[in-house]
Amino acid sequence: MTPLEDRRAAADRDEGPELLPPGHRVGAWEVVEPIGAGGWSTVYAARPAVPATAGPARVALKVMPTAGLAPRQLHRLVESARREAALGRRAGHPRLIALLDTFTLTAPDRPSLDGALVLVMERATGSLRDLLDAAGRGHRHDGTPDDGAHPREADRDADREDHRARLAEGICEGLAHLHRSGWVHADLKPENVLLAEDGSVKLSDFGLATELTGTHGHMPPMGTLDYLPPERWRAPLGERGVQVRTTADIWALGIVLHELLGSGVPPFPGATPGARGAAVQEYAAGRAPLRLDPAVPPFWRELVADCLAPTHAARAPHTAEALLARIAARPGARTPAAPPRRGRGRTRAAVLAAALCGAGAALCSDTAGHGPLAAPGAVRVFNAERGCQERTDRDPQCSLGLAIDPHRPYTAENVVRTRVWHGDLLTADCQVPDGEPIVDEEDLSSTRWFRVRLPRGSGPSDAWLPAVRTRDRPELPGCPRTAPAR
Ligand SMILES: Nc1ncnc2c1ncn2[C@@H]1O[C@H](COP(=O)(O)OP(=O)(O)OP(=O)(O)O)[C@@H](O)[C@H]1O
Repeated sequence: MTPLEDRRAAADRDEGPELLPPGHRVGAWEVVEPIGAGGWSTVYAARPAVPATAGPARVALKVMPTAGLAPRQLHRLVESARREAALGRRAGHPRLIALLDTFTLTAPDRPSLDGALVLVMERATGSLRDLLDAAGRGHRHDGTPDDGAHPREADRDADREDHRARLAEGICEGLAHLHRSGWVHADLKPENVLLAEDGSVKLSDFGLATELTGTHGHMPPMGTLDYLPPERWRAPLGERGVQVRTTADIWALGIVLHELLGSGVPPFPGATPGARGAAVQEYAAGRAPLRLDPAVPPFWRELVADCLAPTHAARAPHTAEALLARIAARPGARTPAAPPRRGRGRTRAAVLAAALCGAGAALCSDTAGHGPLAAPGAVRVFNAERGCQERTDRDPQCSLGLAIDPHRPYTAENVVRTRVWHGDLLTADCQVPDGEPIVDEEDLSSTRWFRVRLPRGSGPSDAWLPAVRTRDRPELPGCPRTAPAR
């Protein structure tokens, strides 16, 4: 059973969070169907709830239910969403799945999903795991011709290798960018290597991604056993978790490339992840040689062997950058890595703006400053600080500020005098998708802001509420680009 089939079966037995039905509205998006499941999440294909001319027509929603979790599990989940959002904010790149928005699901009629964390991501068509599984079943699902277009078997194999080499190069490109940006992915595996519509690679799932301080960072003692480097099996668990360095990703890369460029088998034998882990230890202790799949072509065998050097120190010279240069200069490279047909030239900001512009739907063109305004939308103020949610005394410490200009830093100079509190109902008339990024106390982040009306006689007639300060997502047009607070 696939993880998604498991999830469906559990939901049918009422033993897990229910699945959202097609057509269900989640923020500005409408669910199309579930497409995957992880340990803590269900991933859905979704499209804009209101058809838009701008922005992505297809996204993926990663929905992470929080209901019924023990405090420690909840802490882990929030931590994982925090890591995904932090990386999404700081390290955008065409080889990484773009994170477009994060918010909390309000679904009072579905208690198992009410309060779930939602990540809105660009949507891929499948994963490297799907490709390897399909190849293992004897299908050619990797985009290479399989139907006589190449009469010679040798040509077909060369095409297959060339295609897979380009995937390998894409994975390495993504890793090199992450490492340059000071991050370790820490959970690289075929499930987390997604494939875009144009066939390009997109690394995903940054729930364990760790920002480095100097040469290493700390992460929860988690990960996928088959991809853990030998040193992780003995790593001491400190207060901040276990230590992780970029060479952990290089080890995982070695395992992934071995599966991708050989016949799909892992390099360390064993019937279970534990047994394979024991084989890793034997090898790292020098008691067993590295036995690579003979199906892995010579150039890749050498590269995989370098990635699988037994110690951090021996792996350190083989940085993602250095491996990428070797791959690009590989003998017999028939064509340079093809740039993705779409999207490469778009900045993250543009993708983000386009995506969120989609939420403004038909009136999105209004961001240019023209066109009618939609009917006003109600937004209820949300203060993520639990202590403030209970209070009704409008304690100044629990008040929230509204900005004068959503495109300027959200500091005291940029805040109107009127304050708002958790539960206040405001009227918004338009939104901007690309203002200052705001992170709330639960580390949810968004660059979206709503323009809200202020009471008469209190100074300016409107101000700006960061989208993280409400759980509502009214269908509003984009505000004119230079809309000042009036
Ligand atoms: N942006 C996306 N576009 C298309 N499919 C996706 C996307 N993100 C995830 N998926 C699919 O959903 C599946 C579940 O993803 P998720 O990140 O929730 O968990 P996982 O990485 O498989 O497992 P875990 O994180 O629990 O180890 C993935 O294996 C992938 O097939």
